[in-house]
Amino acid sequence: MTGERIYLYDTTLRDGAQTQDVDFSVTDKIAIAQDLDRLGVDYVEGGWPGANPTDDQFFAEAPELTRATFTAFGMTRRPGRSAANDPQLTALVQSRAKAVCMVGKTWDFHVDVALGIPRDENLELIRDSVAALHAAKGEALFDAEHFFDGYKRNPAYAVQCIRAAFEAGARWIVLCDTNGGTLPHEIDAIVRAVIAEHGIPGDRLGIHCHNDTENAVANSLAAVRAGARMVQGTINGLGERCGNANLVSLIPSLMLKMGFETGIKPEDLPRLTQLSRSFDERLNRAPNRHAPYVGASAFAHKGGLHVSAVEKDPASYEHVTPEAIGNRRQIVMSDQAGRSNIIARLRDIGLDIDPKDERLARLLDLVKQRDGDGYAYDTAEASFELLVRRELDGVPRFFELLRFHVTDERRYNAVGKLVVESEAVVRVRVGNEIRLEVADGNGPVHALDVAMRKALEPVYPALKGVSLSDYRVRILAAKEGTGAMPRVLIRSTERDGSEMSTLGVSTNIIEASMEALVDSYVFTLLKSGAAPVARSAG
Ligand SMILES: CC(=O)SCCNC(=O)CCNC(=O)[C@H](O)C(C)(C)COP(=O)(O)OP(=O)(O)OC[C@H]1O[C@@H](n2cnc3c(N)ncnc32)[C@H](O)[C@@H]1OP(=O)(O)O
Ligand SMILES: CC(=O)C(=O)O
Repeated sequence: MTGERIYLYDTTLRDGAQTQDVDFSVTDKIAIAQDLDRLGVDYVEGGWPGANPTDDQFFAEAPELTRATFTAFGMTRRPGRSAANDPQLTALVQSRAKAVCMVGKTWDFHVDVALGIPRDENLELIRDSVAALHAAKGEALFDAEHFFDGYKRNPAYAVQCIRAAFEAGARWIVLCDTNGGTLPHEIDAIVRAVIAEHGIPGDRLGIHCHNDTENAVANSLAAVRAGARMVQGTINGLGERCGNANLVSLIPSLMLKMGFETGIKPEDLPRLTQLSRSFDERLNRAPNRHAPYVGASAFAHKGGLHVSAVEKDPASYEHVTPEAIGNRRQIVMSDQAGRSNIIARLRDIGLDIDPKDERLARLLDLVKQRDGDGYAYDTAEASFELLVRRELDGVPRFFELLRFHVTDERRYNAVGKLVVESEAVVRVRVGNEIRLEVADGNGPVHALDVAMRKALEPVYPALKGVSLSDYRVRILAAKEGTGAMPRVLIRSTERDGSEMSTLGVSTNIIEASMEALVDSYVFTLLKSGAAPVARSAG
């Protein structure tokens, strides 16, 4: 464990903005910069002043960061212009950023083809631009674009380029694997050579990796092991093409495994899970449940052998504790489960059962048999709890769904506009009363949900606090085409933000949806402690 300091440089708002499908607003940028500052990253690269109106406005309204250095991005001066006379460099100087990072060419092929200027002239571009921004801002950084590809083809020229930036006063020379094609052993060898053979000290070297061979994180760690002391990356690995090194994976590896200090206090590391998920939320993306460290499945144990050992000591199947990064452990039920899974899940639910209770074996068989029928309980914890409770101690009969039907209509209205509507009719028994309700909806499931709520909410107001937040259909036997078996997973959200998932399986997608809906109503009523309306005899 080294205790040495690694500097974290976030480029989510610049390279992350180069992700296909991502378009930050100024409001997004302000909120993300503040989140990163609170976490404790050292540099927040805000974007490119002068490149687009969003970045111009963002730099004009730059948030006051308390810990991070707010940094602007740009490129070295254009050929044929002096640094003082280049509008792009002027925008960097005039921006409210405290530091400036400039990208410059270090691969001879790019100088020849992309810039089309003599190689010596490119050295002048780098030298002048870094010197000018160093003088104007106090801190200039140099992103050595394509450094690894350049070094592999023409090491002498690539090193001349970074030396020009170094001698002109760049605080950090950031070695970029721009095309993302370099592998960890090459990064290791080249970074070591830059330090040992070419005399650029590691505490002036950064690394910026792209993920085109899915090695961006491994490459960044390799560079750090070889001596680089600054790491660039983005939240959740956003970035051009396949993305950048994911800081959310890098940070815990650097701090928890390699023993480095960063600007993030160890007690703030548990913010990481929330930061990663709220970032996805902001981008309207479903968080990757399999993301290392922070994904919902990162500490979800499914295999029976795993759960058996985790119950004895979680370290048996966990490389770090979930709490260290603000995540949590989950025990999952499925056909891969053993008795240990069932016991652990029952304990989570609040049902203490003697491990020798013979009902456990029955329950396990039932779960496996239902899994074979398509009921994947590993993502539908509320339906699983209802199944268990029905088997063990019963679930109150809050209502009885007697029948339903749905009609869909597609027509052109009087002004020739296409209208698609659904109408649902439900007949439900609550106590002794039969309630018949009709409702329209923008689709059949919506119409059914509205009709069921019309029937149930007057008697069970607790249902008003829950709304449907996600609806997914998965075809279980695709080869049967439209005759295949769909599984419907419904996620519902309560007023306090907590969520529950229920599922239904049937060859009829509406029936599968209704099964999942009914489970969500029953589960809500069970959790709310609602008293079932009794049915009197006679
Ligand atoms: C590796 C990276 O990710 S670097 C960051 C890449 N990010 C972006 O490009 C996003 C923001 N970019 C933009 O908004 C625009 O490209 C701008 C405003 C910067 C420039 O736009 P334009 O002036 O229309 O130029 P355009 O983008 O077409 O081409 C880039 C020009 O810069 C030149 N150039 C490229 N890199 C450098 C450099 N390091 N130093 C100097 N000039 C450079 C190119 O040769 C090209 O010049 P040319 O027009 O004479 O052929
Ligand atoms: C600077 C940068 O984003 C790159 O070279 O990939």
